[in-house]
Amino acid sequence: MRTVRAADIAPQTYRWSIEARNLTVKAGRHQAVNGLDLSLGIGVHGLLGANGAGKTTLMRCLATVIQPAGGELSLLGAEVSRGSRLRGIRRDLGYLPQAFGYYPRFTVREFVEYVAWLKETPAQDIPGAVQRAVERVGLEAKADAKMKSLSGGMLRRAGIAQAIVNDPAVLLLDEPTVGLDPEQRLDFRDLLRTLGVESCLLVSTHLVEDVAAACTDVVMIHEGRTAWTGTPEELAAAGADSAPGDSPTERGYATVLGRYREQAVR
Ligand SMILES: Nc1ncnc2c1ncn2[C@@H]1O[C@H](COP(=O)(O)OP(=O)(O)OP(=O)(O)O)[C@@H](O)[C@H]1O
Repeated sequence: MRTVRAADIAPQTYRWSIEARNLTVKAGRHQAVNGLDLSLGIGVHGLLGANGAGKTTLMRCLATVIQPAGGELSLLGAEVSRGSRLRGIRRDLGYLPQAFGYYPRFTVREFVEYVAWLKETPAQDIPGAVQRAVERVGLEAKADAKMKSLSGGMLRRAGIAQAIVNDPAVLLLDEPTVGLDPEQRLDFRDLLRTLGVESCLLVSTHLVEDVAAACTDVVMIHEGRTAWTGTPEELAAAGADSAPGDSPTERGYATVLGRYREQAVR
């Protein structure tokens, strides 16, 4: 059962769970996020963009793994900047990186428990929180299997379990459906919709159909800037008949991105 924390019943003093203004973030020496504006509240937000658009770099910055190089960023009303105290924010964040590390000899349960401990979940709540997270990703039968014995899709599900174990107010999932079989992807979309009722979810994906099925809105980025925002329905409606793609949403993606690129070179 979920524990009610002080933060849950405190009055919310911020408008957006994630708010960025003119945000810049470096990946190595490269300015991968380049003056980006973003205002995200409760809901499931799909983050789309071509390879190299800056999605992972943005996710890493929002997860407080790397600091902004410039601009403004607020998470749950707290400003994130050089030297800011991030411990309180991190307690309310969940993050599934594209590639995540783990001890191969840990069982799934130990791995998720470890993250719950890192997130400062009270000790007496950890077993219940872990069991719930593992069940939500459909991995209960493998809860006591070693991480090194899992298939790629199961590993991804364990990664999702660790990201949600603390019932985060902001959940960042970088390509969560990679490796999931079709049945699991459908279950995962249901999970996203459930989580998005109370939390702010940002889901980066190349699978435009996942966005159409599970997201309340879409943020498209290109070369580190916001190229388009709207609902999945608006994205589908934007598609030109001649655009490449097998579905209205895929054609919408190609059309919107193509238009933005044309404008950017003018
Ligand atoms: N360590 C690094 N050093 C230099 N450039 C980097 C580094 N990491 C990423 N980049 C560059 O930053 C840009 C954004 O990369 P990022 O991984 O954020 O994109 P992405 O949208 O997540 O791409 P993909 O869809 O391929 O995962 C790319 O041009 C990439 O080459």
